[in-house]
Amino acid sequence: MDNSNVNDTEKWLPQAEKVAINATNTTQAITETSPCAEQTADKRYMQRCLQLAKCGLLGAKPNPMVGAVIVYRGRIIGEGYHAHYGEAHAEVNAFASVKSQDEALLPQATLYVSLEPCAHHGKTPPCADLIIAKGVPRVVVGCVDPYAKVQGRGIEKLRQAGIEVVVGVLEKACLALNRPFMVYQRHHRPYVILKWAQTANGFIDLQQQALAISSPFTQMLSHKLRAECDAILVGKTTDEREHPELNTRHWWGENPRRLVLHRHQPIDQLLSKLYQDQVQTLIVEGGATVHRAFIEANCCDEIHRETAPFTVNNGTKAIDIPPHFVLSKQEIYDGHVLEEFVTEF
Ligand SMILES: NC(=O)C1=CN([C@@H]2O[C@H](COP(=O)(O)OP(=O)(O)OC[C@H]3O[C@@H](n4cnc5c(N)ncnc54)[C@H](OP(=O)(O)O)[C@@H]3O)[C@@H](O)[C@H]2O)C=CC1
Ligand SMILES: Nc1c(N[C@@H]2O[C@H](COP(=O)(O)O)[C@@H](O)[C@H]2O)[nH]c(=O)[nH]c1=O
Ligand SMILES: [Zn+2]
Repeated sequence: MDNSNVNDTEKWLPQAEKVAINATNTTQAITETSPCAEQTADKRYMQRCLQLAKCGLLGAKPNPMVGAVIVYRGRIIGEGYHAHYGEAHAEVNAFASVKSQDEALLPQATLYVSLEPCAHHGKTPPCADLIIAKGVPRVVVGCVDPYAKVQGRGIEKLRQAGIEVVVGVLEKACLALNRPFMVYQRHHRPYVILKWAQTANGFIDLQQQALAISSPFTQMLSHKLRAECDAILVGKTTDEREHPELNTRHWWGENPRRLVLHRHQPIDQLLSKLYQDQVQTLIVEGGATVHRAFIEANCCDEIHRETAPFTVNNGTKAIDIPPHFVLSKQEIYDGHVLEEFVTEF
């Protein structure tokens, strides 16, 4: 990174670290701060990794979003993120961004990365090997990679090479950043989002007939969500009554794969099949019977509920939000309340 950043960086350092850096004015500044200050610095740079990782939102999928930062004495000398599936990982891009005059600092620098460095030959060579080759003595990892070919092997490889590895800084945030990837890798099933729109008194249709509950704007948002999912599913009754298109016509991006539950099929069997088909995210738009089936199978990770500002006399009742879900987001557009609920990770 640009040397002119040094003073800016110091402006937002906590007072204790500023004192440490100014007082020592040597290459040991970071290591001579108290363990507490070092922990604060670790969190701050991990926060930066998370910011960078999010730049991969559109391109990284189905890979996780990952960010990496290289720090020498309180100065960021390299940054990178995983921008495109099949291309360079965050660590590779971070090393590539280091200026030639800063290369010599790597043997005294710390590498921060939001996900454990890979140890396998995938579409690119192992990042753990690159880190070892660059001579970085300290690596701070946000969370372990649950991918079967990694699962701690990257951390082990670095430690075997004599590198100090700290694991679990801002761990919850690092895991939450890639919830679909984590569930897909850990549980060998897609990440499941239940989604519906209901009236103010909790009905999803009008006397068992389809009802337009969303506004044009909230419908557009629901098509955006569809575009972020690999597959979309409705129950047999919904399909027969509505012949839904289940596409992304009010947004852009690819249509998800369209699925209808036509006959009673155990949810876990369906999800195993979808895992084999590399479906990482599944949106289940209803109806209530199918929503209930996913909850009962304990296969639901997120719920999106829209509540309109009007009531109807009768219809199919929406399911209740199960007690182990917590509200993670709420927005209101023209009186329509959009809520997102997630399970504890
Ligand atoms: N406002 C909204 O967001 C939405 C509203 N809707 C509305 O909801 C209504 C339909 O909801 P609902 O009556 O609950 O029906 P569903 O659409 O949930 O379909 C239920 C049927 O799916 C079949 N099915 C297949 N596999 C399974 C399984 N593993 N578990 C349970 N059922 C399975 C069953 O058919 P069988 O018994 O024959 O095996 C079951 O009766 C419609 O009027 C529709 O318009 C629907 C989606 C969203
Ligand atoms: N009526 C209703 C929803 N209904 C859901 O959307 C499906 C119709 O999709 P499409 O044919 O692509 O428009 C329908 O089968 C049901 O799953 N969704 C909502 O967000 N808001 C609404 O008001
Ligand atoms: Zn890698």
